[in-house]
Amino acid sequence: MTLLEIDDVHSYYGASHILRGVSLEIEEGEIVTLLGRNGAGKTTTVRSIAGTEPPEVRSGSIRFDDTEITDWPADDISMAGVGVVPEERRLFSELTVEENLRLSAITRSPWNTIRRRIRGTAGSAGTMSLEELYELFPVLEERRDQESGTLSGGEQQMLSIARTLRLPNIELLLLDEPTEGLAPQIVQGVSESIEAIADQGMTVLLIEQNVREALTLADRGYVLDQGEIVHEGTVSSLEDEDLDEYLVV
Ligand SMILES: Nc1ncnc2c1ncn2[C@@H]1O[C@H](COP(=O)(O)OP(=O)(O)OP(=O)(O)O)[C@@H](O)[C@H]1O
Repeated sequence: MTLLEIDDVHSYYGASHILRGVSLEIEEGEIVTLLGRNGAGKTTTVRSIAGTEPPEVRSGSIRFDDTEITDWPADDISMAGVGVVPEERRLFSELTVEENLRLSAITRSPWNTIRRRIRGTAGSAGTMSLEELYELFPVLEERRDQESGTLSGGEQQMLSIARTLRLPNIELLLLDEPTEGLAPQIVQGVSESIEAIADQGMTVLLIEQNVREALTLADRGYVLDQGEIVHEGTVSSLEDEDLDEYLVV
């Protein structure tokens, strides 16, 4: 079943025409990568889908789970099952790892409910429970009482992904350059976590500049350049074709 279907989307920031007819599809259970250099429009694509800091979508359609979500507010899109891990990690740096995880599952509740739940045990309505997440990210369990601002870059990225999975009913995870700025030995750990999440049935759109990271994980990929899809195909086609001018290899 097709989970996400983007058809001929044109997005604008003011007068700037950023996405110029982007179409892509993601089947349930796939890991699909969207590759492209700086400024190609990758983050704009994520924002167009998720409705976070959204550009204006002036034509085209975005369907998730057979429902038209073009121009829906971000909260509604999230409620429908789209989780975003943005490029800049958004953590409460003075709260511990576990407090960040507890908060995430309940941030959409009214304040009095949030207060009650923080005082109680866990807000446990997330896509994954704390226990499931600690199994996927053992390092987060080891550091559960540490302030998140003192975690390493890779650990913060894992926490950022884990927080998104504490939102309810996430079916599609949009990961915007999750390995950016991380040391190579740490990249591997983050990649393994993404793979483990996908193994549990999550559908993933993985935004990357670096081809090597994407190819180890993805089933299929698209290449974006100046707001247009210039190539789509299997992972091996991404390796075979001469796409160097569009990619960081
Ligand atoms: N809020 C905004 N207002 C105006 N222009 C914007 C805005 N956000 C992005 N742009 C422009 O849209 C274009 C695409 O940016 P986008 O962030 O989508 O690229 P990207 O492929 O994600 O790049 P990177 O890999 O550097 O994150 C760029 O030229 C950028 O300057």
